[in-house]
Amino acid sequence: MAGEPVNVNEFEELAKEALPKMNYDYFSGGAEDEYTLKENVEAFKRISIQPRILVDVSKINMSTTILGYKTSSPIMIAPTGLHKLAHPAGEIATARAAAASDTIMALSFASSCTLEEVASSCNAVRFFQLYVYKRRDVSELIVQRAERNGFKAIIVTVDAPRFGRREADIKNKMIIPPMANLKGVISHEVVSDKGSELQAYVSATKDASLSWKDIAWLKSITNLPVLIKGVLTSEDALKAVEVGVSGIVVSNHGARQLDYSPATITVLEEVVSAVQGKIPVLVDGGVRRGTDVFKALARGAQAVMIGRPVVYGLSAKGENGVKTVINMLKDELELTMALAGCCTVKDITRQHVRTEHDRHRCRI
Ligand SMILES: Cc1cc2nc3c(=O)[nH]c(=O)nc-3n(C[C@H](O)[C@H](O)[C@H](O)COP(=O)(O)O)c2cc1C
Ligand SMILES: CC(C)CC(=O)C(=O)O
Repeated sequence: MAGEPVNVNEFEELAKEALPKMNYDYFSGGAEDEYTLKENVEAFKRISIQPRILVDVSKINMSTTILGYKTSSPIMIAPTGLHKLAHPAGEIATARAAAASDTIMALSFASSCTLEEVASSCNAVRFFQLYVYKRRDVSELIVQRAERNGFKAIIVTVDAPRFGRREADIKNKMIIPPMANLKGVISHEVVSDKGSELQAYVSATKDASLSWKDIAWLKSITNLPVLIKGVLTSEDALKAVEVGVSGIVVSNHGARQLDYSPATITVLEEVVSAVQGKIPVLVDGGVRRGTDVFKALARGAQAVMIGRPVVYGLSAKGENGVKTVINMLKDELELTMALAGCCTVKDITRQHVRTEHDRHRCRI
């Protein structure tokens, strides 16, 4: 690519140039036809922003609080696994970039650096993402380590009872890279010599029997707030409130699990209305511009999480790349707020965006 990237999409090109094909395909790929992968991004484009004029926007304040933690903007780092496939410094570089930009980071259960290494290398506010294994004792041990090491919340991912079918990984015979938190705890045996070894490993270890009643178990093994990641319907949002979780992440796992599940921005609002402000609602999937962050906030999200762009920044330029990606999104959000007439995140309302459904209603 000629010159320096000017937006986060351009980091994808740089990542593709920098990485071996197997690694790039793992990061960029989605499930099956990758319909939802495209829709996550496209659905944002179908929402327009309705600016307000003649508002004094000489000072813009993007700061907010998430679960009581102050942060510079409503943008968080989503949990993504295996950062050493992107850069040798792995999640340590990502976490340092999060700290430098005063951004909350969610660390993946499947990280390449241990949670202890990440905790000791930076003072960012960190949440920990959990997968529940058949060996519940493994998950319990890791939750305890996260709690001891200053992580502030557990985000349990519930959209992956089995691993999605990622065809690029199957073709590449994706390997099982070391998952540092599991070293000495459970072995990484190769359980298949066909297709994606990672898929075979994950399917063999994850507990597909995990269900609503197990949230009580999870709450009983930690003092940390528990958030549930992977909610896409109002029915499940209501159940999440009922079982007493502290927050919801509207997510389809970056379209890597169930293809033809809805683009997250299209279902955010039904989840927000079901929850009625009782717990915070976060959203991820396809956020590539500050305008996307603005649209998600207007439709009721408290914050967004960013997956692939962070990994692309890390692949292209290590810690600095992640910092640049976060800062680009923050700068774009700040400009969007100014041009839309919103000085603080609280000023961003439903009336600042118009969906296709709204436009249709206006016509009839
Ligand atoms: C390479 C990659 C690895 C991921 N690993 C995890 C993971 O370990 N745990 C998890 O809950 N979600 C994981 N996700 C999903 C992200 O947390 C997030 O939901 C998704 O990336 C958001 O979409 P975006 O990539 O379009 O921003 C992963 C996503 C990607 C792209
Ligand atoms: C290593 C994997 C289990 C991480 C993941 O959730 C993903 O690739 O989507």
